[in-house]
Amino acid sequence: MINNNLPLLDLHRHLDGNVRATTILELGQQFNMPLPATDIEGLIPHVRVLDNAPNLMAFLSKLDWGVKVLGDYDACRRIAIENVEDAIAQNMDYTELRFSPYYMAQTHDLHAQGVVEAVVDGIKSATHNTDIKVNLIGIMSRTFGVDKCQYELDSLLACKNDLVAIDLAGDELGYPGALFVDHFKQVRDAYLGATIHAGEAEGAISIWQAINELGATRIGHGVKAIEDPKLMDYLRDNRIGIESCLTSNIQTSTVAELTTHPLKRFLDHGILACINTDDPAVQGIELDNEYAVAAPEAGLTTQDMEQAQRNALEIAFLSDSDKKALLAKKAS
Ligand SMILES: O=c1[nH]cnc2c1ncn2[C@@H]1O[C@H](CO)[C@@H](O)[C@H]1O
Ligand SMILES: [Zn+2]
Repeated sequence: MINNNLPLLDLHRHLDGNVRATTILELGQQFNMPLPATDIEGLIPHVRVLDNAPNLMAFLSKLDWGVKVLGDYDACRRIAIENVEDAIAQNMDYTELRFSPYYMAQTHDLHAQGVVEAVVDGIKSATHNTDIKVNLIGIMSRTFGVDKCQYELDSLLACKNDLVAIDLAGDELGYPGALFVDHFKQVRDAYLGATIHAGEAEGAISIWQAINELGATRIGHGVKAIEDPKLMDYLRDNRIGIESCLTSNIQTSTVAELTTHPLKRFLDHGILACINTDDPAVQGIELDNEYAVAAPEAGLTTQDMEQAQRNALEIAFLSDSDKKALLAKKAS
């Protein structure tokens, strides 16, 4: 259950993993793209995880149509705007939306930097005169390899004032973090934060690497930390946040069942873990479901969920004064 006296945050939410099926259909028509179906019913199985995927990469393939239909910069702007609308519909006070500009640019040969600018513009116009605060996290999609990630990073760093952090996502097993040490040096030199998908497909060693070699202060998923007691202590003692995504972890077959998900144990250990969605449209869930259904199934009590809400605020890429303002807004 969500405590309405505390700010509601979603810190791990892929903007390009949250393209509405209706928008995919419309954009497909607009750009004369042959889609696998001409109506929503037919399209859904291609863009949503209906049965759990056998592994991460099978899950991620369901995101592809959402970016294949991005035929111009306006389409990128549109999905950014719709992402803000979706977050507002969930009554969020603050969210960090992440996106991979090369992934979005690839199909129609757009310039990655143009995509970043379109997303930034969409977020600014959609949040204007609203109650929600949104920050952006740039993603390097490791699946495309080291050089493409550098190209992607260049496009993001060109707009660094409109971003709060950089993430590394995609094929964790095929492209280990060790390949991206130089990229994250540039991220730190640009004074951007670093949150990294780690310990999802690969083990605890990948989380250690993200912290020690890439400078991550937050970890996306981090499921495998549970296998390493020293790492559990380290995460707690160094206030490294864990962005948990409960339903996602089931759908990627990272965790077999919610009842065995480690989030409850992270919280009991005093780790700054929180509740997030990941790729809502692809997953067919929203943040309210994660609090109302998934978290209780994972054994979280009402107090645990409150703690998760507080942890999200604590680890958010926000200034202390912004955090205080969010708290005050809800308390009043
Ligand atoms: O759960 C996840 N684990 C790893 N990578 C992910 C996940 N969800 C999305 N992406 C990746 O993020 C980029 C788009 O924002 C893409 O690279 C997509 O594959
Ligand atoms: Zn993710």
